[in-house]
Amino acid sequence: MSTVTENKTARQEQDVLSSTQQVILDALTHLGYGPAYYELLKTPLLTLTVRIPVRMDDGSVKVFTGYRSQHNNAIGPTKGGIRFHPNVTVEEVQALSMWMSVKCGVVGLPYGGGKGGIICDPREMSVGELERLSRAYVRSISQIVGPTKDIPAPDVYTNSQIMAWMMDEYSNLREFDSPGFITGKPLVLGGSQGRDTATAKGVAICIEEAAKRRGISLQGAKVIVQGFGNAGSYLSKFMHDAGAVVIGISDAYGAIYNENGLNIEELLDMRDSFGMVTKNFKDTISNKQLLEMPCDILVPAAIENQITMENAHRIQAQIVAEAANGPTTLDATKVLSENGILLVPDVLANAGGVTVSYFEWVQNNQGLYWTAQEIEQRLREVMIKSFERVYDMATTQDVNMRLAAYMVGIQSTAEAMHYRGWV
Ligand SMILES: NC(=O)C1=CN([C@@H]2O[C@H](COP(=O)(O)OP(=O)(O)OC[C@H]3O[C@@H](n4cnc5c(N)ncnc54)[C@H](O)[C@@H]3O)[C@@H](O)[C@H]2O)C=CC1
Ligand SMILES: O=C(O)CCC(=O)C(=O)O
Repeated sequence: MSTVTENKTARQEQDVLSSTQQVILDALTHLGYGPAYYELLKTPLLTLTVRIPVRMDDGSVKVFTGYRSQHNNAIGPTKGGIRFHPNVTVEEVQALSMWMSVKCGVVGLPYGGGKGGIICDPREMSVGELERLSRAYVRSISQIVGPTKDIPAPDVYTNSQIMAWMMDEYSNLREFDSPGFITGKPLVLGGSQGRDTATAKGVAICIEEAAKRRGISLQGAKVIVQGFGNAGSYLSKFMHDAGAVVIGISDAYGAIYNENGLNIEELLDMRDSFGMVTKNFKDTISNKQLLEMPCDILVPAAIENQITMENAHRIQAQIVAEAANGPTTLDATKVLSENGILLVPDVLANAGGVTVSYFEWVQNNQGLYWTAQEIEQRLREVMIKSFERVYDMATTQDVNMRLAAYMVGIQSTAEAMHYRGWV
């Protein structure tokens, strides 16, 4: 049941991959790395496509297509989430794995980038069907993943229950308990304190830093958030708790807006496990309209290609913080920068998720677990330092924040490839 706003054209998909290649090339060129580096980094080292037969509740067998992409493992094992969505494509998963390499570099984690996806609509599947699909996917990709090879995590329309099934299936295959195979697990199975809120917490910390640079007080600042799932809903709460006024939110089916502020606590109670909330309201507006409403801080927290050349000129925010991966096209990034909008790019803004996933993996490996306060303190230190590195790079090199983040993020991978003798 995909909606008009969820439909993506093949052209847009190609653009996601080719624009990622373009910004990686620009970053390497600015840093002085030669063509051999780009040759190795322009596409993932490994992309696996799997066909997954699943017995459905009505007795029929449905064959799903899934992917796992590993961009580069010069620094260490690859890491990145698994997306369940009807519009997943191989190019999208590849681009997402490339963004993970850059993201891990921005926050200084010992990982390369990976990502997985299955073409399916979990909103139309039963719990039993979802469990069988999740377990079958792990069996299909088991040869290329593992706690020291490639470590998955949640992404769009996947959650801690799905991570638990996947961890159980992998442990059964390997015949020993393997909590470090996957992150984003329930606490009782070796999950980390704070992983559920980590992506949003990281975005909130970046917004605090960006607001300071722009002299904006969060007290009373008007915020619009597109997407009300893991990233968007917790971010709305953190903004509300910081004294900001959340005036608009949306899900895949529409948006709600009130210039005097929405009741975030009530909306959090209303949303379902897929981040759906607008079905409870009669007076909705479109996602497109929501993005163009005046506000201080705009947070796209849903899917790719939402701010494009079509609407970039009409964005009225002072800060755009990309909680989602790839919500702004490369051309639109330039328009926002030229219009004086401070863009906090995805590979920085949403890196809190993978940072706490790293903490989860470290805790699984050492068998000693940290408190929520310890996790938050560590996350805060990482995010503030990373924001400063990217902001300083943008200022000293006179480049936009996306290019600056790619320069910071790709450098460690390039260096690691050099020391390994790959280039
Ligand atoms: N969950 C995580 O830890 C991380 C998530 N992200 C990124 O954040 C974004 C959101 O992910 P999650 O919150 O985890 O997903 P989720 O599955 O929890 O929620 C997705 C939300 O987006 C909405 N949505 C889907 N299509 C939409 C559209 N066309 N317009 C408006 N809303 C739409 C859904 O209705 C739902 O509210 C994705 O780009 C994801 O890659 C990035 C880093 C980590
Ligand atoms: O938590 C992780 O390992 C990865 C999260 C993710 O997929 C992302 O940052 O896009």
